Amino acid sequence: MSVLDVDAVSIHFGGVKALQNVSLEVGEWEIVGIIGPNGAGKTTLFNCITGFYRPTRGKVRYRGRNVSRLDVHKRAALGIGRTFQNVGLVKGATVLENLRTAQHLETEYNPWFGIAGGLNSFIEEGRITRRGRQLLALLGLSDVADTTVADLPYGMLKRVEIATVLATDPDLLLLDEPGSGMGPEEAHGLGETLLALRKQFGTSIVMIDHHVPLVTQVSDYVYCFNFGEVLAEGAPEHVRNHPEVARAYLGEEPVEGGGAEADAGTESGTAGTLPVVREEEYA
Ligand SMILES: Nc1ncnc2c1ncn2[C@@H]1O[C@H](COP(=O)(O)OP(=O)(O)OP(=O)(O)O)[C@@H](O)[C@H]1O
Repeated sequence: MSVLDVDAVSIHFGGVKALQNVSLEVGEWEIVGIIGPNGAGKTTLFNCITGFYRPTRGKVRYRGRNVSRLDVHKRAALGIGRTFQNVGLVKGATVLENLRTAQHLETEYNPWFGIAGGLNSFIEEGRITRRGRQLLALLGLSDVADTTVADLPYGMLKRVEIATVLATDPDLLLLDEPGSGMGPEEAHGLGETLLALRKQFGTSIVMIDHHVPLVTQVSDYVYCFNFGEVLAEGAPEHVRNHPEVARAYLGEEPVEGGGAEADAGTESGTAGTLPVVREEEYA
């Protein structure tokens, strides 16, 4: 049984067909990459999977269960974890405090004991802090555990966000542009980290990113979206070399706003523009 099964999902916003009959599957332990130009429907797909949007048509199944009508928090409780394109962290808190807060969603002690300072809460708080520190070490973030989030560079924030979502023990991890704001070397390091996380936790991952080399490095299977439809799918090499993908996304001709520079943290652009790091720019 697949972990995630998106079955012929469509969603329209007025006249905008953000997704049209999109089907996608994620298997156990699989890393699935999603690429596509700005406005192709990638984040909308994440919003349909996590429950922020209700599809106009089609179904979302998680481990065989139809979750299409479940609220966001219920899907999260089932094990669907997600990071956001614009980092979703408490900026005034430290990195470790963010991880501790995420774990409080699943603490087992009675909150009244926490207020009264009971033994259970003391033990649980210790466990939460230890686990937070372990996750930070895995993500290479130990040195910034006590740094306020607002003081960190953007690329590092994306790593902190991944650590925070991992703290909730997701079974399926949806990463929205984890490599944005990163240079080629940093993005490659992130790829190594994602592969290590999959190995350690057995988490299935769906990752949207414009760094085609990063997507190729980590993904078992890749989908390319264009104008709300799946333009191509298959092994990373197959999709990368697909002529339609080259035309729609990689750009056969220079496109205004394209190249690594445009990818460095920008979210500007319209459908068809090219915010992508090409292979030769990726050490
Ligand atoms: N809530 C909404 N209301 C109206 N239109 C929306 C809404 N959400 C998404 N859209 C539209 O749906 C289309 C797909 O947007 P989406 O954000 O999914 O694209 P994307 O592939 O994630 O782009 P990017 O790479 O820039 O993040 C766009 O035309 C967008 O304007």
